[in-house]
Amino acid sequence: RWPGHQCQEHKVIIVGLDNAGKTTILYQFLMNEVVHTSPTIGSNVEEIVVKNTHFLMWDIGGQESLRSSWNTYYSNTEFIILVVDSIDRERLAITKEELYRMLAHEDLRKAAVLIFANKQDMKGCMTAAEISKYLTLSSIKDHPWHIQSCCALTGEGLCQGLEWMTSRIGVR
Ligand SMILES: Nc1nc2c(ncn2[C@@H]2O[C@H](COP(=O)(O)OP(=O)(O)OP(=O)(O)O)[C@@H](O)[C@H]2O)c(=O)[nH]1
Ligand SMILES: [Mg+2]
Repeated sequence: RWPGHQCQEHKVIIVGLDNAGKTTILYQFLMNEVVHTSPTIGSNVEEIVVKNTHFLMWDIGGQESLRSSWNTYYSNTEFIILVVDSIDRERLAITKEELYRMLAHEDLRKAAVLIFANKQDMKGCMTAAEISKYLTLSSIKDHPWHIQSCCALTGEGLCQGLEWMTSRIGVR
């Protein structure tokens, strides 16, 4: 209908460890409300439209046994949303491993990465700057990336993340 990329659907995968808040974020995007979630087995997929930009977002279960099948979702992915539970210091090392495994994957070589430092409402949580430093984001030169702090329960920070994504479209 429209020339150019306006009506194109941009594929997004939402990844991160179990309990990070991925499904909560997906449904905040879709409905602007907090839905009751249970651990995702497999995936949820929804179309999210932001100012004429259509994203097809795949929210993938993050439990350990499910992580080995994340790669079945990678083909044609334009954006990776990596959700981090900012209170979960113990498992940030595992998130880091998963991040660099993804960035090395052939099917994701053109993907841009948005990192959500989620659960900023929790007392004593890590800041986006701390997470950025721990994940050594500044060393990532072969993928565009952006980190955004957020709280999926209130929706704070989520729009800014989406805005960064829409700003990337057409850059490549
Ligand atoms: N305090 C707080 N809790 C949150 C936030 N975001 C999500 N949660 C809670 O964290 C729990 C896990 O959220 P989910 O969205 O189901 O997590 P998930 O990443 O989809 O987990 P898997 O499907 O198992 O991979 C739920 O109890 C959410 O209500 C947040 O920003 N702050
Ligand atoms: Mg989930």
